[in-house]
Amino acid sequence: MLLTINQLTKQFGGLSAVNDVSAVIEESKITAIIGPNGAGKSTFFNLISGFHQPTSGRIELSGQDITNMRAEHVARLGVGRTFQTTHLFEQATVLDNVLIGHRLRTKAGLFDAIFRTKRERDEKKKCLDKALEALEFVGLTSLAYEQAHSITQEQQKRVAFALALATDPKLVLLDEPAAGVNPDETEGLSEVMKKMVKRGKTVCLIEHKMPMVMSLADHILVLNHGELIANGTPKDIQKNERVIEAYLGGNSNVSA
Ligand SMILES: Nc1ncnc2c1ncn2[C@@H]1O[C@H](COP(=O)(O)OP(=O)(O)OP(=O)(O)O)[C@@H](O)[C@H]1O
Repeated sequence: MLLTINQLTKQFGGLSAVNDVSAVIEESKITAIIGPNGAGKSTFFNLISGFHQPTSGRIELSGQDITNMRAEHVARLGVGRTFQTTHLFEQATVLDNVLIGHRLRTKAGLFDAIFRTKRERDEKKKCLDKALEALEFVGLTSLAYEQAHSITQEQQKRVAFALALATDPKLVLLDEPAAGVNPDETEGLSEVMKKMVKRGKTVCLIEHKMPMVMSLADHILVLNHGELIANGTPKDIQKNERVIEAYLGGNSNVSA
């Protein structure tokens, strides 16, 4: 297992946003996390990626305990992520946005930057190569020198993917990668996620778009009120009574 989660709980005051969740994320697979609004999906991501510390429970990445590690440390161990909204520097180019993201994750410090040490120059070159490689991977090479404000929502999602890939993660967490894009574009983004898996990555996404989830995911985890209420293949999930009930209660639709 790439990620093993054991009895994970996060309380905010009296509210259990994630409540006693145990699950695994298998290597080289696409796992989707679904559930009605407020189910605890983003909190779950924040716990895995070290942005929140759990109240109790344990998280292991390839057998290593990462439970109380900070986000930078978890990122260095191979977990990349995107957020529900991508804030780009609008007046900068697409390439510069990716470069800035890469630079924030690399080692050269202020001393190196001021004195332009060899390490700084080497890292700069490495960052440029990595950024161009990431842009090519997500299909944005032709837009590298466009201003970020001029690209579409779908292209912004691709930039977010490129940023998440910056640290060469083993596990990529994508928070609503297809929110706000049309069905054709959703298809294109699904292709990029499949390509990530082909290149040896493990993908875990939170998504509300059921047709996309059902056709893309190998495995689905369903959260409701912080609890894991179902866990299985898309087929299992679509006929699961508790899932149908949770979605009907929220006026959402779980069928593809
Ligand atoms: N930092 C926080 N402080 C207090 N309560 C929080 C915090 N973050 C989340 N919550 C609460 O925890 C619960 C789960 O929220 P979370 O954002 O994880 O759900 P979600 O499934 O991602 O929802 P959505 O699909 O709407 O994004 C909600 O009731 C939310 O109000």
